[in-house]
Amino acid sequence: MGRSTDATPGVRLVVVHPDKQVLAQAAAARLLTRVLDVQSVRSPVHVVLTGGSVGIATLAAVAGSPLVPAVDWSSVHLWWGDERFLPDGDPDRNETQARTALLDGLVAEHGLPEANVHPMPGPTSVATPEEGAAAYAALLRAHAGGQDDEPEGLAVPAFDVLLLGMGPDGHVASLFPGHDGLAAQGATTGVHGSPKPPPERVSLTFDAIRSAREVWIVAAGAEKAEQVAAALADGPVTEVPAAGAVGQARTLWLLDAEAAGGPSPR
Ligand SMILES: O=C(O)[C@H](O)[C@@H](O)[C@H](O)[C@H](O)COP(=O)(O)O
Repeated sequence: MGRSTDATPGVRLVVVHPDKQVLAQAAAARLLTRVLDVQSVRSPVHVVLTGGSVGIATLAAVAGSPLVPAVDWSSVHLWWGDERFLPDGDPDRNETQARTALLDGLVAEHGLPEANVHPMPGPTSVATPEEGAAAYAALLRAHAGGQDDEPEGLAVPAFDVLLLGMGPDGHVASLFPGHDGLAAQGATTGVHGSPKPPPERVSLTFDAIRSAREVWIVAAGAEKAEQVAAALADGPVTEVPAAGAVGQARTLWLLDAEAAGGPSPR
């Protein structure tokens, strides 16, 4: 059980777990519960996945949960917050890692339609990150239109949960400090010159991220502590992009003790 701090009541919640493994297990339990809760009132459910070690560990923990069969996966749509511009099947694609950790099993055994899995395009199907971004924006547009609280002027589905990892530099999705992508318009952007390899990527924009009902940032490790603190102090988004990742109804920071900058609460 983690320590909770209601930093901004009803808007931002910070939860600290003892270590990365417990964080991933708890994030998985929350995610399954959130999907079940949403499914009890509406359908479909839209979830945005993230790469990164905590994000993928969370998906692996979902795969190991006894609650997996409780979800009606036929009405869950899975999207990505960003993708490395690499060929289909590349082990460094966020999609490939998510499929291995969870999605292949959901499709094979739990009724998740392959058509509900929406990876960001890479060089297998498009020539440039910009083309990939445009194609993904079109796909998002095609799935928008069903919910009352969808963002005006931004043609994306109302994301029920949008998961993000955070880099030690404070980046979220592929929105890096000081980069042009921070100011990109529309739902998606092509990214060049990423400081973290590979240099080319496709990412959701801040507008798309901020349109989500709930944004959950998962982060572990002492190397994240400084930027976690800066983001929670509402530092400038140009320097701490994570500070700009805010959900419409709730922003949830799911941290391990090291990322929270303190000793384990256990
Ligand atoms: O596209 C990427 O390179 C990753 O998705 C990246 O954005 C990751 O989510 C964060 O750097 C957090 O990663 P860790 O959880 O491994 O620290």
